[in-house]
Amino acid sequence: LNNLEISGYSRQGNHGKSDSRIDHTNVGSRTDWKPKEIDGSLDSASCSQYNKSSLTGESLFKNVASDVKNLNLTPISFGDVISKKVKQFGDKSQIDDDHGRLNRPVFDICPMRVSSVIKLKAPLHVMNREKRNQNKQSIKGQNIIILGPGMVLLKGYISSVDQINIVRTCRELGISDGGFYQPGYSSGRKLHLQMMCLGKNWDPESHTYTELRPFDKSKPPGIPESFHSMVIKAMQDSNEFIRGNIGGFGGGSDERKVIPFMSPDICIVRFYTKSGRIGLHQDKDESETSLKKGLPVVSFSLGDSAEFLYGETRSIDEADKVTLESGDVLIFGGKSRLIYHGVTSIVPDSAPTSLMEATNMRAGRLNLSFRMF
Ligand SMILES: O=C(O)CCC(=O)C(=O)O
Ligand SMILES: [Fe+2]
Repeated sequence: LNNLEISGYSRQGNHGKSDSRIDHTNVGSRTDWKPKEIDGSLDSASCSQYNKSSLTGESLFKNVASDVKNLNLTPISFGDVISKKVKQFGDKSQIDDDHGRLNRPVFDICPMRVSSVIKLKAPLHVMNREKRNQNKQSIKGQNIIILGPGMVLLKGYISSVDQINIVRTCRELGISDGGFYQPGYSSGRKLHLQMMCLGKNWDPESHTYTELRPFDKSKPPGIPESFHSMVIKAMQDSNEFIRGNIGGFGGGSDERKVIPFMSPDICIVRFYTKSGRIGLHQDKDESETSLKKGLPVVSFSLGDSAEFLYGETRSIDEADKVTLESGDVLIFGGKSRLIYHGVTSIVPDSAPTSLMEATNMRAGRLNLSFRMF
């Protein structure tokens, strides 16, 4: 068994606080798992789906309502999704499909540009930072960091053009059937992000994968071929680097560091607004075989940067931190497959201006995490 696996969830580092987060850890008890409230407040450190403020009863619902409002849900603006009818509900829009299935508010990650808004040129320090990042990207192979056995970070791996295409594709998928929604629990609590699944649906409350999304019976769109190839290439490039590195150090063939190969059939797409976050958790809802083989999670970051924590326990204090920037690819498989990980914060205004201008993506971070069931 993987040496990172720790059973149960009242474990070290949790300091008796609530476990309210996207919890991928409790395979044995997933159906009865609910976010807990301690002293009327949710732990925003280890369990960071929710606002830091005390969330109880009415205040919780107000909070959720204001979160939804802050997300500024906008009507579908493209003519190519004409099979949907858009209804206005205050500042929300809802889609009715031709089969009259349950509506969901539409979350558009690239809302229509308002032509009357005058865009100011990005400040000098922002332009300089982007220049530095672009330079990094051009030094091929020099920006691969081995974070642990089976865990690598490919800095600036996704080209600017590919980043734009990924954002545009996610935008289209996100406003269509099976697109973005704000996940929540039956208690009424909502997670601090927007999510959609490709391939199979993953349900954050039951921790299960299904063919259809339970709340609206929509079928998740397939993983686009271009995404699939990028994932395969990222794994190949990582292993080439890992093997080269092992040889270079004369350390023999340390195959433990190599990432097992997979062909992704699931992609969880999340959009974090500036207050978005996700508590430390393990990804372990995939099949036993997949987990046993250590088939990796391959994660793409786009837009604003994220402060990403990872470690062998759920303790925030013991976790290491790395900043995931737009274009970075993080892979954790093999011995690191069950690593605890989470996002503590989104760095405001850190997205490449060129990406934002080309796509009109709203402020925030897009994350795509691929895996194989
Ligand atoms: O946004 C991230 O980088 C982490 C996402 C994640 O943990 C997941 O999709 O399971
Ligand atoms: Fe995860």
